[in-house]
Amino acid sequence: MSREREKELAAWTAVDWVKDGMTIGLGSGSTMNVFIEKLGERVQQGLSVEAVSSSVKSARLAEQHGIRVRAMEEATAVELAVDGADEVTTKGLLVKGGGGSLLREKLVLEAAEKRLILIDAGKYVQAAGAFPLPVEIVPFAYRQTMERIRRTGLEPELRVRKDEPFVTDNGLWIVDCQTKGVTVNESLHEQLKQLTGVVETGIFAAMADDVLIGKTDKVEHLTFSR
Ligand SMILES: O=C(CO)[C@H](O)[C@H](O)COP(=O)(O)O
Repeated sequence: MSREREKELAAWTAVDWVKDGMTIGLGSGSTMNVFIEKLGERVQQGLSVEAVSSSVKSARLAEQHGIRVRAMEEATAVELAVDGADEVTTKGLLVKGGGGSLLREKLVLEAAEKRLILIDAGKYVQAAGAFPLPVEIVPFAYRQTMERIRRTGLEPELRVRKDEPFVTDNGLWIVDCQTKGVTVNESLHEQLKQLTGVVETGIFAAMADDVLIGKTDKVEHLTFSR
């Protein structure tokens, strides 16, 4: 079964978690695109929800599918945040940011009462590190910031699209870091956050309450305590 099909299965199952009257936090990425489209169908059928979004892209898609999107600052409560991930470890640590929306994704997940993460089976790992760790940095003095990151043992590479640095919704840049054996955990996150020029990392510790893993013939549900 393809990864796309596994993502689809997880996303379709997740839509059943959405109840009338909820404000839903929308993550970003291809899995979330499926979720948003499916949620839009439910809204067309009469489900009443509002959303806040972790990216301009997800907000646009949601609006195209008839889902009302509010500014994050206006939301008084986010009952359920749904998002994808690039890696989920057996201990519930997430690596995110493959789509470049990590900072807003973290803000939305942190604001939510319940956090549901959707992945395909290949992303469930014993330990994180195979996926290059995204780190959002300030463009100014980026070479010096990258050098500071390099001193932690990581190997950062500036994310480039169409020969230009990839620019996040926050006007910042992303470096993707080969982990080269460095353990990806909360203490690496804290170490990176102390570096001037680093705004956020793709390490999300204790931010998944529930994970739905799309598999060949079923969706596996894991629960983690914060
Ligand atoms: O963190 C993310 C974007 O910043 C995504 O959730 C992550 O990259 C997974 O994406 P996809 O569902 O396309 O595999």
